[in-house]
Amino acid sequence: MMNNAVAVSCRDVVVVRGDREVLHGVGFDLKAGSVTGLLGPSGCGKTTLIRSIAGLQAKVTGTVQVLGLPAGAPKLRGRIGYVTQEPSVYGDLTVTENLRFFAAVLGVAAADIDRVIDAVDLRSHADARVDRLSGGQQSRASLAAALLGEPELLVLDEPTVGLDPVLRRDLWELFHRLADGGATLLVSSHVMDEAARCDRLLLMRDGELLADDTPRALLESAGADDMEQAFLTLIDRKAAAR
Ligand SMILES: Nc1ncnc2c1ncn2[C@@H]1O[C@H](COP(=O)(O)OP(=O)(O)OP(=O)(O)O)[C@@H](O)[C@H]1O
Repeated sequence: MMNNAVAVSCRDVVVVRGDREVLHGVGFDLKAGSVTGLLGPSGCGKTTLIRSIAGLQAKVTGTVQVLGLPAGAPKLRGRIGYVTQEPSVYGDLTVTENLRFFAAVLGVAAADIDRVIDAVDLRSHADARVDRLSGGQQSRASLAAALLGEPELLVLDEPTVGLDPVLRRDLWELFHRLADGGATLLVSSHVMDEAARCDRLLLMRDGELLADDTPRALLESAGADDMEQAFLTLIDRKAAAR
């Protein structure tokens, strides 16, 4: 359900980590009800950008507006779901116990727990301790926690790493169902073949945006058959323009 409302708006975003500038003036909008892929090689700044949107990153300058408020505004709590690369659930609790805990913290009705367990396909492991789950199951448990309360914005840092192709497909279908229901999703990945599954793509390299377009338009403008090739073409063009 893509509409014209803007869920996230970034302008001239610069971030310093340690003594290095790692984002060098990034700008883009995320339309409400869309799935945007944030793609780029390891270390290019995807996590830093996601943390800036989630309001957790220090030393951010420029503008980061989220759901009409400055990133990090207290009123955004509960309206954003953020899944980090590390599992954010407790290993010594079961999946259901974790979700009960997070539902209580968020003030979400316990009835929502069943919905999110089914959404991430963990019904058969609902009563298993998280530290006895596989890596992919643990990341799905973290995703389930982020889905509690139906947040309007979901920022997901490499949610499909370590998942088999069937689960990856199922998760992308889930992302689109959530977007059809009005949620806005920003999903990072360094796997270029996930690009085709997104409504729009942000291609990053070395702390800069190389492109902000639909997958089809990106392939066409690069004259490429696949996203890997398109990415390389864009890098070459940028280098030639310097
Ligand atoms: N805590 C930190 N202190 C200083 N520099 C950091 C810190 N964390 C990350 N960086 C640097 O910031 C840059 C961007 O890192 P970031 O984690 O945002 O990249 P990424 O694209 O998410 O990488 P990956 O795909 O490997 O997760 C990197 O050069 C990294 O070395």
